Amino acid sequence: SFTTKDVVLKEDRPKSLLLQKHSDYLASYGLNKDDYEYCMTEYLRMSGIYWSLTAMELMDQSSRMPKEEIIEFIKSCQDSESGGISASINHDPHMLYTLSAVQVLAMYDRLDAIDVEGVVRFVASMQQEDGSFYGDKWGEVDTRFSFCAVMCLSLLHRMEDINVNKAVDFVLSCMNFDGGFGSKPGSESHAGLIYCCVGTLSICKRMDALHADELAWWLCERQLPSGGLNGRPEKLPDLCYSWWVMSSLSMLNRIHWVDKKSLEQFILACQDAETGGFSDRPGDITDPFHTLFGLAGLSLLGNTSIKAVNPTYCMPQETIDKLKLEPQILH
Ligand SMILES: COc1ccc(S(=O)(=O)N2Cc3cc(-c4ccc(C=O)o4)ccc3N(Cc3cncn3C)C[C@H]2Cc2ccc(O)cc2)cc1
Ligand SMILES: [Zn+2]
Repeated sequence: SFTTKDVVLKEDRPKSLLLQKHSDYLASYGLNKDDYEYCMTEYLRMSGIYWSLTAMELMDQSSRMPKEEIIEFIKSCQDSESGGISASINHDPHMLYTLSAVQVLAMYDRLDAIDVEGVVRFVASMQQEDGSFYGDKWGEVDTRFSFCAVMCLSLLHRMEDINVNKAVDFVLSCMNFDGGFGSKPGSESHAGLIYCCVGTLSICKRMDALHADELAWWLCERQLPSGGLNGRPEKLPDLCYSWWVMSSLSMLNRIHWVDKKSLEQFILACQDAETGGFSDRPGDITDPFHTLFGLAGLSLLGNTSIKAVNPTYCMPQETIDKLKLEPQILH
């Protein structure tokens, strides 16, 4: 007999949304600078701030975040020479953290706090002849960095500073026969990278090039009997994959292809009623990363106690509206 990897939801799992617990969890995360996990995640601190702030915004609790301290931290992480932004002070600038910083400042409407020309110069300097993007000066190519580049520049209304057609051509060169995408041409389809590639095409308004039905079919096949979604065939379900798959299906206008009720039960089961926050699977340790994607996923499923999230940017819809951005959604 074969065993389909899946989890079993326990009867005593959380069945309602514990908003106050999550707000308290994120408000206190990082207050204790000696906390083990806090110290161990210094290398992704800028992204951690984006995940925490966006989650708080979606719960309408962002007033509990230390706004001025965050803005000062971001200013101190911009590298004057390259223009790029690092995860923490004195770390190397990288596309991942440059994007996270721009997303945070866009939500705070404080893009004036950094050298925008420097950011544009850094992002444009990462584009290669084939249209692909490096993550940093060490030269790793990944479709994740194409998504960082176009999302970051679209938030700054500076898309004309890169070669958009070549950026799209590179992403399309990563499309597989299953309609999905990997990190580079020929790489295996993976839900997280499909989200990055579909998001890139959504921002560049080039979703016409997608094989929408094949791709949506591969995505909804990620759902398991537990209701949870995995990132690739034969893998265990994981809450963050719920976001990558659902946001991609939302951009493809095919979110109705998943079983919303059982997926909502899985997401609610990933909450921790003691500590607050969401984890990757029921019973695991919670973190700000999965807490954002749990809340954003419930928002996409129509939970109105959470503010509307934009599936392409994973930011509050009201921020995208204020910036007058119109990422493409298939009809
Ligand atoms: C705990 O082990 C990891 C492994 C990879 C990473 S990662 O930075 O490469 N990354 C994001 C990520 C973050 C966390 C986390 C813990 C505490 C905080 C504070 O904000 O954030 C946890 C996991 C995680 N992963 C790994 C992962 C997710 N689900 C299962 N796993 C093993 C994703 C990983 C890749 C990534 C995805 C999206 C993104 O925007 C950036 C990076 C981080 C911790
Ligand atoms: Zn995960």
